[in-house]
Amino acid sequence: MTAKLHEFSDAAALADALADKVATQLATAIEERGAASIAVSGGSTPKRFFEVLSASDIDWCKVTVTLVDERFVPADNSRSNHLLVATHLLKDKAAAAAFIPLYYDAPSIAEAADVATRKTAGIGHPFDVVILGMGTDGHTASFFPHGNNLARALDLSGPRGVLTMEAEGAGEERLTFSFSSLSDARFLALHIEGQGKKDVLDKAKAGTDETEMPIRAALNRARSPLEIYWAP
Ligand SMILES: O=C1O[C@H](COP(=O)(O)O)[C@@H](O)[C@H](O)[C@H]1O
Repeated sequence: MTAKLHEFSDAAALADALADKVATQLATAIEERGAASIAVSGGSTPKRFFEVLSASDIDWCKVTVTLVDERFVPADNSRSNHLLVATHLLKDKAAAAAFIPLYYDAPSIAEAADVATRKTAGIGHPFDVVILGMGTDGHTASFFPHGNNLARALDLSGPRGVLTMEAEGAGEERLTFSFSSLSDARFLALHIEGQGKKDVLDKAKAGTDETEMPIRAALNRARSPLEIYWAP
């Protein structure tokens, strides 16, 4: 599948356009199937997009929100993606949405991943919307360069669900949806901002080694076309 680049003059214009597109996708899903699902990324980039989306006038009580990935930390930890989404997305009109976290207070991260897989299985598939981010190391979701579970996570013939990931650049241990869970979303987007990330994207496009830059899997072999939203 090919990737399409949508460029915007600034981050505010990008947030407005992406929120508008996502709201339309969710509204269409509700109209056609009675419910909608969205998996979003954490990090610093999505805050403005979340704020705009939270005010969208759609039937949020029919929307289920989850995360593409999470750190193995509870929701009151400042690095939790759940906390980010609770603070910037699950408010205003979007406060009516259901949220399914990936972190669970289990004896091990492997058991937490199993619980997350079970809890999220009811969302149905494919996701209506998946919004990926990208780190400057070329990771997306928690598909980190040289991650201990990367081959399994990126295997498109592998099962849907949540996996564990450890990598030098990841900080905490991670929970991540598998690539097979994310790559066939009805709307699959990559949201990145800044010239630095554009340079990383261009480097990723110029090579093929997914172990070095896992974002290449999303660029080159996602089941759905990847829509890249970028602003300087
Ligand atoms: O670790 C993470 O980082 C990426 C990118 O974050 P950003 O701060 O550079 O926007 C994010 O997509 C991912 O969900 C998150 O866990």
